[in-house]
Amino acid sequence: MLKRAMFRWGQLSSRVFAVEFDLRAEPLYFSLSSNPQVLHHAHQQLFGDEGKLFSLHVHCDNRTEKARTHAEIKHKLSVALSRDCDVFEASSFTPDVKNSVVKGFFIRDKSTTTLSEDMLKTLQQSKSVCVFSYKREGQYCWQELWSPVDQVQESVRQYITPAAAAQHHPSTLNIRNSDVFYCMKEAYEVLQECTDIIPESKEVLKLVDEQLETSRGDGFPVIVIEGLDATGKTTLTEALRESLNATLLKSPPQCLAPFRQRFDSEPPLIRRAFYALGNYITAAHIGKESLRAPVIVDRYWHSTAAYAIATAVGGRVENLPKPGSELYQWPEDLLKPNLVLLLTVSPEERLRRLRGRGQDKTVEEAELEMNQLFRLKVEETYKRIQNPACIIVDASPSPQEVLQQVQHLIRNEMSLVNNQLPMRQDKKPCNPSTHH
Ligand SMILES: Nc1ncnc2c1ncn2[C@@H]1O[C@H](COP(=O)(O)OP(=O)(O)O)[C@@H](O)[C@H]1O
Ligand SMILES: Nc1ccn([C@@H]2O[C@H](COP(=O)(O)OP(=O)(O)O)[C@@H](O)[C@H]2O)c(=O)n1
Repeated sequence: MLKRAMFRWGQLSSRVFAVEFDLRAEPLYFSLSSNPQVLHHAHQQLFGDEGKLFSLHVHCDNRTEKARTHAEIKHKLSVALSRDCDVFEASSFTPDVKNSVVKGFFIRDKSTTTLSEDMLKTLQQSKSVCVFSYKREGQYCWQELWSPVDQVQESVRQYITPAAAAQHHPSTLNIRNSDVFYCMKEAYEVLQECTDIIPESKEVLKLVDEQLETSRGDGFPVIVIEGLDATGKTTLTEALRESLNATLLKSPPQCLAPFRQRFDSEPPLIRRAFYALGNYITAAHIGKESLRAPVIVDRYWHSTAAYAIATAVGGRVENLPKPGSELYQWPEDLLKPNLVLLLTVSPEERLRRLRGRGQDKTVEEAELEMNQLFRLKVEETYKRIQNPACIIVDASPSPQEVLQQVQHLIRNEMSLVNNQLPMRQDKKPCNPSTHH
């Protein structure tokens, strides 16, 4: 088991490491070789500097258990290690091979204490954690299996070798079915796998089972409003409900509200599966309600995918999956809306609105506020999602002006579907299937 874990992480020369050394720059790429290699200038920063260096990763066949252990370690490292230690997210992967990523961390300990060793010793007691240390000699650096007691290791020296930048950022390789789900079955299975550790999963799955019927015939238009928090979605969707005499729905649906906090504290695999299932429940509600009236939806699959991708992809906007990637494709089995509008405001205006509202922010939203990079990635991902793509709406004018602008847009777009837009007094159904 341990040997397999070692090979997965780095004993194979075909594998490459990416260390998120500086989130605003390219990751640091290197591979391992049995021959000594002179350290590249860029790699000197990580390996050539003073301090002790370790890497660790979780190896475990059960994906939900692995995801939880990884998240637990991440939390422990961030809480317990002093400011003399740098912790970098790292991954080992085979370039451009999907699902080849093994996630881990690099720890650079510049302190004179044994804090990181003590911590690693505790972590290593778990069968599923594998730790390597890095040694320097002149201009060379090598990796070997770490042991707190200096016992003879089976591990051979693997020298650090500079590697070329990967064409696809490694964090994009494992997105499918780990961060974003493209059919209900895949998300459903994740929750099925964690019913023992998260009893709430059973209740969520039961709610999904009760809503399986998602198909809809000819109905009224379905319009989704998307955007970052505080861009004005609630304000606009309420106003549209009034003016179109529409039904207002949201994803995740109200019935999942009691479980949201629980799943928000879980690692991405489980958390994203929860939100993915929320969309299918909302889809079922849309199917029913759109037979009676136009439907406005506050957040739907664009949000689920955009937040998941932007969180999964470390660092810069350039690291996102390239435009046109299959990762931006709408799930085959999820009801499609007729129109998706993306509300955008400047970062300054958004902050002003957030402060004005004075509400508690979710951790993710607090991160958004601090993290301009993340905000840019969410917005860019929204814009790259295809079939249906979203139409961008400048939401900085007054609420009344935004409403008028959107009403105008809806009228124009919907007339492409059917000359009759069912407005307040005119509820003739249009045929959504002709739109796609
Ligand atoms: N067009 C607008 N101009 C100025 N303030 C707005 C506008 N739309 C919404 N707001 C205010 O901004 C804050 C966030 O709006 P809200 O509709 O709750 O956003 P969201 O639902 O996207 O989080 C609220 O205080 C709201 O009153
Ligand atoms: N359809 C949805 C809606 C929200 N989400 C998640 O929920 C978060 C946004 O929820 P929120 O409560 O801040 O949104 P608002 O209700 O404030 O607009 C994002 O971080 C997404 O991760 C999702 O994944 N899919």
